[in-house]
Amino acid sequence: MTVKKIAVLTSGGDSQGMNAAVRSVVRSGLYHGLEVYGIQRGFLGLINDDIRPMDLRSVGDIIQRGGTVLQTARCEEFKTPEGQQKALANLRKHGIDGVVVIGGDGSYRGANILNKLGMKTMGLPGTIDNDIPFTDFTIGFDTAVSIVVDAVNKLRDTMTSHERTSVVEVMGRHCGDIALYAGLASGAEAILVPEVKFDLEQIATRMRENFAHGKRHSIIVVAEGVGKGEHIAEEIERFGIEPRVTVLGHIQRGGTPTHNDRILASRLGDFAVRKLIEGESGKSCGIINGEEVLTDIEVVINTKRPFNMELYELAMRLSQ
Ligand SMILES: Nc1ncnc2c1ncn2[C@@H]1O[C@H](COP(=O)(O)OP(=O)(O)O)[C@@H](O)[C@H]1O
Ligand SMILES: O=P(O)(O)OC[C@H]1O[C@](O)(COP(=O)(O)O)[C@@H](O)[C@@H]1O
Ligand SMILES: [Mg+2]
Repeated sequence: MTVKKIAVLTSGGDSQGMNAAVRSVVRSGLYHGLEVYGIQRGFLGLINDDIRPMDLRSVGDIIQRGGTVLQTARCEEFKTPEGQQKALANLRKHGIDGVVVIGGDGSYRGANILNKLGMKTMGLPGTIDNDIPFTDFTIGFDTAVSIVVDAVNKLRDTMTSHERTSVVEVMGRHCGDIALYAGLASGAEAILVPEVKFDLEQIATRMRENFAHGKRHSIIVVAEGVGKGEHIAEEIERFGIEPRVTVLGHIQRGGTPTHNDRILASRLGDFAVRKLIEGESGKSCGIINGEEVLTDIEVVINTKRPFNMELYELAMRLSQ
């Protein structure tokens, strides 16, 4: 049986491009003759019945905005069977027969539960972390990386003037992708990620040699999954480097999405709707090598995203 009334929610940490994804789900659903609802504040809104009909105009003027007009939440109650039953009852009350969950790995676990409870559910990877496998990129990652690269450009100016080392702490929870991509794109001398072992003494020695051979700055990008930038700076000081620390924090999660994120979000939102109409459920929508790819959410949440060692080694070779 195909769906007639679908709902969309955004959950977990917000990410740039979530609005473009919501717009795509809503307008694609309406285009195909469905009724479309918006759920406010993720799974919390499902439990609290914060659900409203969406029309073409309700998603106007948002493609270029960061954040999410549907707002988001981290909702502990949805992890309990009672919370899940409340959520399901509210969906049934509105006659909703399909849900699109836009969020990260945690939200995917919630989507998996909705699917198991008999609700047709699709997952869209919306997180700056890029920690969801079976898609080349998650919605928001490209923008977050651009923000980090822009920040490192600025830091590099002042580090060069003073011949200093900068430690830049970036987000990514347990995933080093923001550090890796931003590190490569900004020419960082060291990229510390949870996926690769590192030796701070070796790094400090290389930096001292670099300075001795005429380099005028050093950039160390640290993924938060490795530890606090402040702590890395304290450790490295023991080896004769005196770095300055910058924690980029939530700056990385705001601002206008890049065209890459807007296009990814627009494609994935439309893909999710088409697949729901075809009767699919419990699937994650991704884009791999330019092609739409559907994967069981169950498989996605039980697979660790592979780390791109080739890019890491390239970054290290080029930052001599
Ligand atoms: N194991 C789980 N079972 C049910 N719901 C979950 C589970 N894990 C996470 N969620 C829901 O997804 C929300 C977002 O997860 P979180 O990990 O905070 O962010 P993200 O989806 O961005 O990774 C949680 O607050 C909770 O409501
Ligand atoms: O929003 P909070 O609670 O400050 O959490 C910060 C975390 O959220 C993120 O920005 C995004 O992670 P999620 O997509 O898993 O929510 C992480 O990079 C970071 O560790
Ligand atoms: Mg997450």
